[in-house]
Amino acid sequence: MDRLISKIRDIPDFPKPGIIFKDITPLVKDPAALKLSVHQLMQPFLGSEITAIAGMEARGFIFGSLVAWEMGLPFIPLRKPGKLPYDVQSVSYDLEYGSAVLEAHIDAFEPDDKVLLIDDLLATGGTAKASCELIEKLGAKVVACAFVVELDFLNGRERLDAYQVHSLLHF
Ligand SMILES: O=P(O)(O)OC[C@H]1O[C@H](OP(=O)(O)OP(=O)(O)O)[C@H](O)[C@@H]1O
Ligand SMILES: Nc1ncnc2[nH]cnc12
Repeated sequence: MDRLISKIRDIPDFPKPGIIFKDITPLVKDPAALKLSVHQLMQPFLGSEITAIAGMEARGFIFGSLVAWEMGLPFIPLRKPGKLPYDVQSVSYDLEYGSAVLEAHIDAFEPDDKVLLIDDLLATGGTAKASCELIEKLGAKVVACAFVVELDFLNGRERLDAYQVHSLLHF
């Protein structure tokens, strides 16, 4: 994991004063580190009941789609508002530095889907909790959530106590 930690860059006061932004661009620029992170994200779920991978725009798309590709499972994008062309279900939520909305197509999931939610980072858990609510509103079941980075001091994990939570790096 030292190899991955060294690829996370701290940017102080972005996007607001007081926030230390964890920049994953050095990690995704390094093919070996990216491959390692994708394999570590999916490792606990190999041979499990998972039938679909969901990821949140935008950084969740990077890791989520690679995990879906590697596991041979469907990838379902949870998008920022106004981007999806068909009928949508929406959720609004707060995150570490603002508030936001996510949307998914009403037919995004199959009724018996068991979903693994993937994102780059767990901070307050607002994004992940809202994503789980969105998936459940659409009739699927969230089994677990997996993150490259978890900011332990923001206790986001507590908001996800109904799910298995897997994080590669803790700060
Ligand atoms: O646990 P939380 O406090 O909700 O914060 C975590 C979320 O914040 C970031 O996304 P952001 O909304 O900045 O969008 P981006 O991926 O488009 O940069 C990150 O990728 C997570 O999705
Ligand atoms: N500190 C942080 N760094 C990167 N992404 C984030 N999303 C929420 N908080 C964040």
